[in-house]
Amino acid sequence: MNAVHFGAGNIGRGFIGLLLHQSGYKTCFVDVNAEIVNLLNEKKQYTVKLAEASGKELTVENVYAINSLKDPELVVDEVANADVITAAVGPNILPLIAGLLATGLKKRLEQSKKPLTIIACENMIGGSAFLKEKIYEELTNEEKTQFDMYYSFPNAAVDRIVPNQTNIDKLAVTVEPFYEWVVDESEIKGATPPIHGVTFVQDLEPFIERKLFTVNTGHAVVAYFGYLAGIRNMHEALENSEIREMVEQVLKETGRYLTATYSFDEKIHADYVQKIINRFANPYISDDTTRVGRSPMRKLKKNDRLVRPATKYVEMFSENPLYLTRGIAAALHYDFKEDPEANEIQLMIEQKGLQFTIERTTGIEPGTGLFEKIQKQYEEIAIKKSKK
Ligand SMILES: NC(=O)C1=CN([C@@H]2O[C@H](COP(=O)(O)OP(=O)(O)OC[C@H]3O[C@@H](n4cnc5c(N)ncnc54)[C@H](O)[C@@H]3O)[C@@H](O)[C@H]2O)C=CC1
Ligand SMILES: O=P(O)(O)OC[C@H]1O[C@](O)(CO)[C@@H](O)[C@@H]1O
Repeated sequence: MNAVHFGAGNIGRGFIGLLLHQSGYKTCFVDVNAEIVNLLNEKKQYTVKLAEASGKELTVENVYAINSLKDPELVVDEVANADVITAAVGPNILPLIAGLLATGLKKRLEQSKKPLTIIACENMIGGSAFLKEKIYEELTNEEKTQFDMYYSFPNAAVDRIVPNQTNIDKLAVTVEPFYEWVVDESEIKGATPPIHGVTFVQDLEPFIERKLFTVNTGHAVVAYFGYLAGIRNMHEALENSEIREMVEQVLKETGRYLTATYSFDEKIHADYVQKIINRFANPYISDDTTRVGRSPMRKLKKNDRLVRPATKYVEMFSENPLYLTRGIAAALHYDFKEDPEANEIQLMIEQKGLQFTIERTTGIEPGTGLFEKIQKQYEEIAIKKSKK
Protein backbone atom coordinates (compact mmCIF):
# COMPACT_ATOMS: atom_id res chain seq x y z
CA MET A 1 0.00 0.00 0.00
CA ASN A 2 1.26 3.47 -0.89
CA ALA A 3 0.66 6.54 1.24
CA VAL A 4 1.50 10.11 0.28
CA HIS A 5 1.87 12.49 3.20
CA PHE A 6 2.29 16.26 2.74
CA GLY A 7 4.41 17.87 5.48
CA ALA A 8 7.35 15.89 6.91
CA GLY A 9 7.40 18.04 10.04
CA ASN A 10 6.75 17.22 13.68
CA ILE A 11 3.28 15.73 13.31
CA GLY A 12 4.01 14.35 9.87
CA ARG A 13 6.99 12.27 10.95
CA GLY A 14 6.20 11.89 14.66
CA PHE A 15 2.56 10.87 14.40
CA ILE A 16 1.00 10.30 10.97
CA GLY A 17 4.12 8.78 9.36
CA LEU A 18 4.56 6.45 12.34
CA LEU A 19 0.99 5.14 12.19
CA LEU A 20 1.13 4.75 8.40
CA HIS A 21 4.29 2.68 8.78
CA GLN A 22 2.79 0.58 11.56
CA SER A 23 -0.18 -0.07 9.24
CA GLY A 24 2.06 -1.42 6.47
CA TYR A 25 2.18 1.58 4.13
CA LYS A 26 5.19 2.68 2.13
CA THR A 27 5.13 6.43 2.70
CA CYS A 28 6.19 9.17 0.35
CA PHE A 29 6.65 12.44 2.26
CA VAL A 30 6.17 15.64 0.28
CA ASP A 31 7.84 18.73 1.73
CA VAL A 32 9.61 21.96 0.77
CA ASN A 33 12.37 21.56 3.34
CA ALA A 34 15.31 20.35 1.23
CA GLU A 35 17.36 19.18 4.21
CA ILE A 36 14.62 16.92 5.58
CA VAL A 37 13.76 15.60 2.11
CA ASN A 38 17.41 14.75 1.38
CA LEU A 39 17.90 13.09 4.76
CA LEU A 40 14.78 10.97 4.34
CA ASN A 41 16.00 9.80 0.93
CA GLU A 42 19.45 9.13 2.25
CA LYS A 43 18.48 7.23 5.44
CA LYS A 44 15.13 5.79 4.27
CA GLN A 45 14.12 5.55 7.92
CA TYR A 46 13.91 7.62 11.09
CA THR A 47 13.35 7.26 14.82
CA VAL A 48 10.39 8.29 16.93
CA LYS A 49 11.28 8.63 20.63
CA LEU A 50 8.57 8.45 23.27
CA ALA A 51 8.77 11.22 25.86
CA GLU A 52 8.35 9.00 28.93
CA ALA A 53 10.55 7.27 31.51
CA SER A 54 11.19 4.26 29.23
CA GLY A 55 12.63 6.50 26.48
CA LYS A 56 11.35 3.85 24.04
CA GLU A 57 12.40 4.34 20.42
CA LEU A 58 10.43 3.21 17.39
CA THR A 59 11.85 2.96 13.88
CA VAL A 60 9.86 4.15 10.90
CA GLU A 61 11.02 2.45 7.70
CA ASN A 62 9.86 2.27 4.12
CA VAL A 63 9.88 6.03 3.67
CA TYR A 64 11.19 8.40 1.02
CA ALA A 65 10.51 12.00 0.14
CA ILE A 66 9.98 14.51 -2.66
CA ASN A 67 10.76 18.20 -2.64
CA SER A 68 7.62 19.65 -4.18
CA LEU A 69 9.40 22.90 -5.13
CA LYS A 70 12.01 21.00 -7.11
CA ASP A 71 10.10 18.00 -8.46
CA PRO A 72 6.39 18.79 -8.64
CA GLU A 73 5.84 16.30 -11.48
CA LEU A 74 7.05 13.46 -9.21
CA VAL A 75 4.49 14.48 -6.62
CA VAL A 76 1.76 14.33 -9.27
CA ASP A 77 2.78 10.75 -10.12
CA GLU A 78 2.83 9.69 -6.47
CA VAL A 79 -0.61 11.19 -5.85
CA ALA A 80 -1.92 9.39 -8.94
CA ASN A 81 -0.73 6.07 -7.52
CA ALA A 82 -1.56 6.54 -3.83
CA ASP A 83 -3.83 4.36 -1.71
CA VAL A 84 -4.28 7.07 0.90
CA ILE A 85 -3.28 10.74 1.13
CA THR A 86 -2.72 12.68 4.34
CA ALA A 87 -1.43 16.17 5.14
CA ALA A 88 -0.11 17.99 8.21
CA VAL A 89 1.29 21.24 6.85
CA GLY A 90 -0.66 23.81 8.87
CA PRO A 91 -4.01 25.39 7.94
CA ASN A 92 -2.36 28.34 6.16
CA ILE A 93 -0.41 26.01 3.86
CA LEU A 94 -3.34 23.83 2.74
CA PRO A 95 -4.22 26.22 -0.13
CA LEU A 96 -0.62 25.96 -1.34
CA ILE A 97 -0.72 22.16 -1.76
CA ALA A 98 -4.16 22.16 -3.40
CA GLY A 99 -2.87 22.77 -6.95
CA LEU A 100 -0.49 19.81 -7.00
CA LEU A 101 -3.10 17.59 -5.39
CA ALA A 102 -5.68 18.61 -8.00
CA THR A 103 -3.29 17.77 -10.85
CA GLY A 104 -2.33 14.42 -9.28
CA LEU A 105 -5.93 13.48 -8.57
CA LYS A 106 -6.94 14.32 -12.16
CA LYS A 107 -4.13 12.12 -13.47
CA ARG A 108 -5.27 9.33 -11.18
CA LEU A 109 -8.76 9.43 -12.70
CA GLU A 110 -7.27 9.09 -16.19
CA GLN A 111 -5.51 5.92 -15.03
CA SER A 112 -8.13 4.27 -12.82
CA LYS A 113 -11.49 4.83 -11.23
CA LYS A 114 -10.59 3.74 -7.70
CA PRO A 115 -11.91 5.58 -4.63
CA LEU A 116 -9.33 7.45 -2.57
CA THR A 117 -9.39 9.10 0.85
CA ILE A 118 -7.59 12.39 1.50
CA ILE A 119 -7.26 13.49 5.15
CA ALA A 120 -5.97 16.84 6.41
CA CYS A 121 -4.56 16.40 9.92
CA GLU A 122 -4.53 19.97 11.20
CA ASN A 123 -5.63 21.71 14.37
CA MET A 124 -8.77 23.13 12.84
CA ILE A 125 -12.43 22.42 12.37
CA GLY A 126 -13.16 21.15 8.86
CA GLY A 127 -9.54 20.80 7.68
CA SER A 128 -10.20 18.22 4.96
CA ALA A 129 -13.32 20.06 3.79
CA PHE A 130 -11.22 23.22 3.50
CA LEU A 131 -8.56 21.37 1.49
CA LYS A 132 -11.31 19.97 -0.78
CA GLU A 133 -12.68 23.48 -1.31
CA LYS A 134 -9.22 24.70 -2.37
CA ILE A 135 -8.70 21.68 -4.68
CA TYR A 136 -12.13 22.20 -6.26
CA GLU A 137 -11.19 25.80 -7.12
CA GLU A 138 -8.80 24.20 -9.64
CA LEU A 139 -11.49 22.06 -11.36
CA THR A 140 -14.09 22.38 -14.09
CA ASN A 141 -17.68 21.43 -13.22
CA GLU A 142 -17.25 18.13 -15.06
CA GLU A 143 -14.11 17.33 -13.06
CA LYS A 144 -15.89 18.21 -9.82
CA THR A 145 -18.60 15.65 -10.64
CA GLN A 146 -15.93 13.01 -11.28
CA PHE A 147 -14.08 13.88 -8.07
CA ASP A 148 -17.36 13.67 -6.13
CA MET A 149 -17.78 10.09 -7.32
CA TYR A 150 -14.36 8.81 -6.27
CA TYR A 151 -12.64 11.08 -3.76
CA SER A 152 -13.44 11.53 -0.08
CA PHE A 153 -12.19 14.29 2.18
CA PRO A 154 -13.22 13.20 5.69
CA ASN A 155 -12.48 15.71 8.43
CA ALA A 156 -10.28 14.60 11.30
CA ALA A 157 -9.14 15.48 14.81
CA VAL A 158 -5.49 14.81 15.61
CA ASP A 159 -4.05 14.94 19.09
CA ARG A 160 -0.42 14.31 20.03
CA ILE A 161 1.96 16.87 21.49
CA VAL A 162 5.09 17.05 19.36
CA PRO A 163 7.26 19.97 20.50
CA ASN A 164 10.02 21.69 18.53
CA GLN A 165 12.80 19.16 18.06
CA THR A 166 16.27 19.53 19.52
CA ASN A 167 17.66 16.08 18.61
CA ILE A 168 21.10 15.98 17.00
CA ASP A 169 19.69 13.50 14.52
CA LYS A 170 17.59 15.88 12.39
CA LEU A 171 15.11 13.19 11.40
CA ALA A 172 14.45 11.87 14.91
CA VAL A 173 11.25 13.11 16.53
CA THR A 174 10.40 13.09 20.22
CA VAL A 175 6.67 12.75 20.84
CA GLU A 176 4.42 12.34 23.86
CA PRO A 177 3.20 8.72 24.25
CA PHE A 178 -0.48 9.70 24.05
CA TYR A 179 -2.19 10.03 20.68
CA GLU A 180 -5.67 10.24 19.25
CA TRP A 181 -6.58 10.42 15.55
CA VAL A 182 -10.31 10.49 14.91
CA VAL A 183 -11.69 10.46 11.35
CA ASP A 184 -15.23 11.06 10.11
CA GLU A 185 -16.06 7.74 8.45
CA SER A 186 -19.46 8.92 7.25
CA GLU A 187 -17.67 10.94 4.56
CA ILE A 188 -15.66 8.00 3.16
CA LYS A 189 -16.53 6.56 -0.25
CA GLY A 190 -15.38 3.00 -0.84
CA ALA A 191 -13.38 1.05 1.71
CA THR A 192 -12.17 2.74 4.88
CA PRO A 193 -8.37 3.02 4.66
CA PRO A 194 -6.77 0.53 7.04
CA ILE A 195 -4.75 2.78 9.37
CA HIS A 196 -3.73 1.35 12.71
CA GLY A 197 -4.63 3.59 15.65
CA VAL A 198 -7.31 5.66 13.89
CA THR A 199 -10.75 5.84 15.47
CA PHE A 200 -13.39 6.09 12.75
CA VAL A 201 -16.62 7.75 13.86
CA GLN A 202 -19.92 8.64 12.23
CA ASP A 203 -20.09 12.10 13.83
CA LEU A 204 -16.81 13.94 14.29
CA GLU A 205 -18.14 17.17 15.76
CA PRO A 206 -18.10 16.19 19.46
CA PHE A 207 -14.56 14.83 19.09
CA ILE A 208 -13.07 17.78 17.26
CA GLU A 209 -14.74 20.34 19.52
CA ARG A 210 -13.79 18.47 22.69
CA LYS A 211 -10.18 18.23 21.53
CA LEU A 212 -9.80 21.73 20.10
CA PHE A 213 -11.58 23.48 23.00
CA THR A 214 -9.74 21.52 25.68
CA VAL A 215 -6.25 20.58 24.48
CA ASN A 216 -5.72 23.53 22.17
CA THR A 217 -7.65 26.19 24.10
CA GLY A 218 -5.91 25.22 27.33
CA HIS A 219 -2.50 25.02 25.73
CA ALA A 220 -2.88 28.40 24.01
CA VAL A 221 -3.94 30.07 27.25
CA VAL A 222 -0.91 28.69 29.11
CA ALA A 223 1.32 29.87 26.27
CA TYR A 224 -0.07 33.42 26.08
CA PHE A 225 -0.11 34.00 29.84
CA GLY A 226 3.28 32.34 30.16
CA TYR A 227 4.66 34.65 27.51
CA LEU A 228 3.10 37.69 29.20
CA ALA A 229 4.82 36.65 32.43
CA GLY A 230 8.15 36.48 30.58
CA ILE A 231 8.21 32.67 30.66
CA ARG A 232 9.49 30.81 27.59
CA ASN A 233 9.08 27.24 28.83
CA MET A 234 5.69 25.53 29.07
CA HIS A 235 6.63 23.63 32.26
CA GLU A 236 7.58 26.80 34.02
CA ALA A 237 4.36 28.44 32.87
CA LEU A 238 2.34 25.59 34.34
CA GLU A 239 4.21 25.84 37.64
CA ASN A 240 3.00 29.43 37.98
CA SER A 241 -0.06 29.23 40.24
CA GLU A 242 -1.90 32.12 38.54
CA ILE A 243 -1.47 30.57 35.11
CA ARG A 244 -2.49 27.16 36.40
CA GLU A 245 -5.62 28.70 37.89
CA MET A 246 -6.27 30.52 34.62
CA VAL A 247 -6.13 27.34 32.53
CA GLU A 248 -8.30 25.44 35.01
CA GLN A 249 -10.93 28.20 34.85
CA VAL A 250 -10.82 28.51 31.06
CA LEU A 251 -11.33 24.76 30.74
CA LYS A 252 -14.25 24.96 33.19
CA GLU A 253 -15.86 27.43 30.79
CA THR A 254 -15.20 25.33 27.67
CA GLY A 255 -16.22 22.23 29.66
CA ARG A 256 -19.53 23.86 30.61
CA TYR A 257 -20.24 24.52 26.92
CA LEU A 258 -19.06 21.06 25.78
CA THR A 259 -20.92 19.02 28.39
CA ALA A 260 -24.14 20.97 27.78
CA THR A 261 -23.84 20.65 24.00
CA TYR A 262 -22.80 17.03 23.67
CA SER A 263 -24.25 15.61 26.90
CA PHE A 264 -20.79 14.50 28.07
CA ASP A 265 -20.72 13.11 31.59
CA GLU A 266 -19.37 15.92 33.80
CA LYS A 267 -17.11 13.68 35.87
CA ILE A 268 -15.65 11.99 32.78
CA HIS A 269 -15.06 15.37 31.19
CA ALA A 270 -13.39 16.73 34.34
CA ASP A 271 -11.05 13.69 34.30
CA TYR A 272 -10.31 14.32 30.60
CA VAL A 273 -9.36 17.92 31.44
CA GLN A 274 -7.02 16.88 34.24
CA LYS A 275 -5.40 14.27 32.01
CA ILE A 276 -4.74 16.97 29.44
CA ILE A 277 -3.27 19.41 31.94
CA ASN A 278 -0.98 16.58 33.07
CA ARG A 279 0.02 16.01 29.43
CA PHE A 280 0.97 19.70 29.15
CA ALA A 281 3.19 19.19 32.18
CA ASN A 282 4.91 16.00 30.90
CA PRO A 283 8.43 16.36 32.38
CA TYR A 284 9.97 14.48 29.47
CA ILE A 285 8.88 17.13 26.99
CA SER A 286 10.48 20.51 26.69
CA ASP A 287 8.15 22.87 24.87
CA ASP A 288 8.22 26.60 24.17
CA THR A 289 5.43 29.06 24.90
CA THR A 290 6.27 30.62 21.53
CA ARG A 291 5.68 27.33 19.67
CA VAL A 292 2.37 26.69 21.37
CA GLY A 293 1.31 30.33 20.93
CA ARG A 294 2.50 30.51 17.30
CA SER A 295 0.30 32.20 14.69
CA PRO A 296 -2.05 34.18 16.98
CA MET A 297 -3.99 35.56 14.00
CA ARG A 298 -5.01 32.02 13.09
CA LYS A 299 -5.70 31.08 16.69
CA LEU A 300 -7.97 34.15 17.09
CA LYS A 301 -10.14 33.30 14.08
CA LYS A 302 -13.83 32.95 14.77
CA ASN A 303 -13.91 29.15 14.41
CA ASP A 304 -10.70 28.49 16.28
CA ARG A 305 -9.87 27.49 19.88
CA LEU A 306 -10.46 30.81 21.68
CA VAL A 307 -13.24 32.71 19.95
CA ARG A 308 -15.55 29.86 18.99
CA PRO A 309 -15.97 28.48 22.53
CA ALA A 310 -16.44 32.06 23.77
CA THR A 311 -19.20 32.87 21.25
CA LYS A 312 -20.83 29.48 21.80
CA TYR A 313 -20.75 30.09 25.55
CA VAL A 314 -22.61 33.39 25.10
CA GLU A 315 -25.17 31.80 22.76
CA MET A 316 -25.79 28.95 25.16
CA PHE A 317 -25.75 30.64 28.57
CA SER A 318 -26.51 34.29 27.70
CA GLU A 319 -23.52 35.42 29.71
CA ASN A 320 -19.97 36.39 28.81
CA PRO A 321 -17.18 34.01 29.80
CA LEU A 322 -14.69 35.71 32.10
CA TYR A 323 -11.62 33.56 31.49
CA LEU A 324 -11.95 32.87 27.78
CA THR A 325 -12.17 36.60 27.16
CA ARG A 326 -9.03 37.05 29.24
CA GLY A 327 -7.33 34.41 27.09
CA ILE A 328 -8.38 36.25 23.92
CA ALA A 329 -7.04 39.50 25.37
CA ALA A 330 -3.73 37.80 26.23
CA ALA A 331 -3.46 36.52 22.63
CA LEU A 332 -3.96 40.10 21.41
CA HIS A 333 -1.04 41.14 23.62
CA TYR A 334 1.24 38.43 22.20
CA ASP A 335 4.13 40.37 20.66
CA PHE A 336 6.84 37.78 19.99
CA LYS A 337 8.99 39.50 17.35
CA GLU A 338 9.86 36.31 15.46
CA ASP A 339 6.20 35.51 14.83
CA PRO A 340 4.91 37.30 11.70
CA GLU A 341 1.28 37.03 12.81
CA ALA A 342 2.08 38.50 16.23
CA ASN A 343 3.81 41.42 14.50
CA GLU A 344 0.80 41.91 12.24
CA ILE A 345 -1.55 42.12 15.21
CA GLN A 346 0.70 44.55 17.11
CA LEU A 347 1.03 46.77 14.03
CA MET A 348 -2.72 46.72 13.50
CA ILE A 349 -3.34 47.76 17.11
CA GLU A 350 -0.77 50.55 16.76
CA GLN A 351 -2.06 51.85 13.43
CA LYS A 352 -5.79 51.10 13.48
CA GLY A 353 -6.54 50.82 17.17
CA LEU A 354 -7.71 48.06 19.48
CA GLN A 355 -11.39 48.03 18.47
CA PHE A 356 -10.57 47.64 14.78
CA THR A 357 -8.12 44.85 15.61
CA ILE A 358 -10.54 42.91 17.81
CA GLU A 359 -13.20 43.09 15.10
CA ARG A 360 -10.81 42.20 12.27
CA THR A 361 -9.05 39.30 14.01
CA THR A 362 -11.93 37.69 15.92
CA GLY A 363 -14.96 38.61 13.82
CA ILE A 364 -16.81 39.51 17.05
CA GLU A 365 -19.25 42.36 16.55
CA PRO A 366 -18.45 45.67 18.23
CA GLY A 367 -21.06 46.76 20.73
CA THR A 368 -21.71 43.22 21.98
CA GLY A 369 -20.99 42.32 25.61
CA LEU A 370 -18.34 39.85 24.46
CA PHE A 371 -16.50 42.49 22.45
CA GLU A 372 -16.56 44.94 25.35
CA LYS A 373 -15.36 42.32 27.79
CA ILE A 374 -12.37 41.48 25.58
CA GLN A 375 -11.54 45.17 25.24
CA LYS A 376 -11.75 45.66 29.01
CA GLN A 377 -9.57 42.60 29.68
CA TYR A 378 -7.03 43.82 27.13
CA GLU A 379 -6.84 47.19 28.88
CA GLU A 380 -6.47 45.57 32.30
CA ILE A 381 -3.57 43.47 31.04
CA ALA A 382 -2.01 46.61 29.51
CA ILE A 383 -2.16 48.37 32.91
CA LYS A 384 -0.54 45.36 34.60
CA LYS A 385 2.19 45.32 31.95
CA SER A 386 2.88 49.03 32.38
CA LYS A 387 3.39 48.55 36.13
CA LYS A 388 6.10 45.90 35.59
N1 LIG B 1 3.02 19.63 16.68
C1 LIG B 1 1.96 19.14 17.23
O1 LIG B 1 2.02 18.68 18.37
C2 LIG B 1 0.66 19.11 16.53
C3 LIG B 1 0.43 19.74 15.36
N2 LIG B 1 -0.80 19.60 14.76
C4 LIG B 1 -1.05 20.26 13.50
O2 LIG B 1 -0.27 19.63 12.48
C5 LIG B 1 0.06 20.59 11.50
C6 LIG B 1 1.57 20.60 11.33
O3 LIG B 1 2.15 20.99 12.55
P1 LIG B 1 3.64 20.62 12.91
O4 LIG B 1 3.97 19.28 12.40
O5 LIG B 1 3.81 20.91 14.35
O6 LIG B 1 4.41 21.73 12.05
P2 LIG B 1 5.84 21.62 11.37
O7 LIG B 1 6.21 23.01 11.04
O8 LIG B 1 6.75 20.81 12.20
O9 LIG B 1 5.54 20.80 10.04
C7 LIG B 1 4.97 21.35 8.88
C8 LIG B 1 5.73 20.84 7.70
O10 LIG B 1 5.07 21.27 6.51
C9 LIG B 1 6.09 21.59 5.58
N3 LIG B 1 5.57 22.45 4.51
C10 LIG B 1 5.47 23.80 4.48
N4 LIG B 1 4.99 24.20 3.29
C11 LIG B 1 4.79 23.08 2.56
C12 LIG B 1 4.32 22.83 1.25
N5 LIG B 1 3.93 23.84 0.44
N6 LIG B 1 4.24 21.55 0.81
C13 LIG B 1 4.61 20.52 1.62
N7 LIG B 1 5.07 20.70 2.88
C14 LIG B 1 5.15 21.96 3.34
C15 LIG B 1 7.17 22.26 6.41
O11 LIG B 1 8.40 22.31 5.75
C16 LIG B 1 7.17 21.34 7.63
O12 LIG B 1 8.06 20.26 7.46
C17 LIG B 1 -0.51 21.92 12.00
O13 LIG B 1 -1.78 22.11 11.43
C18 LIG B 1 -0.65 21.71 13.48
O14 LIG B 1 -1.65 22.51 14.04
C19 LIG B 1 -1.79 18.86 15.27
C20 LIG B 1 -1.63 18.20 16.43
C21 LIG B 1 -0.39 18.26 17.14
O1 LIG C 1 -0.26 23.59 16.01
P1 LIG C 1 -0.97 24.86 16.41
O2 LIG C 1 -2.38 24.91 15.96
O3 LIG C 1 -0.21 26.10 16.12
O4 LIG C 1 -1.07 24.86 17.96
C1 LIG C 1 -0.15 24.31 18.77
C2 LIG C 1 -0.95 23.22 19.34
O5 LIG C 1 -0.76 21.97 18.69
C3 LIG C 1 -0.27 21.05 19.55
O6 LIG C 1 1.05 20.98 19.18
C4 LIG C 1 -0.82 19.70 19.56
O7 LIG C 1 -2.20 19.64 19.50
C5 LIG C 1 -0.49 21.60 20.88
O8 LIG C 1 0.72 21.44 21.50
C6 LIG C 1 -0.83 23.03 20.72
O9 LIG C 1 -2.03 23.26 21.39
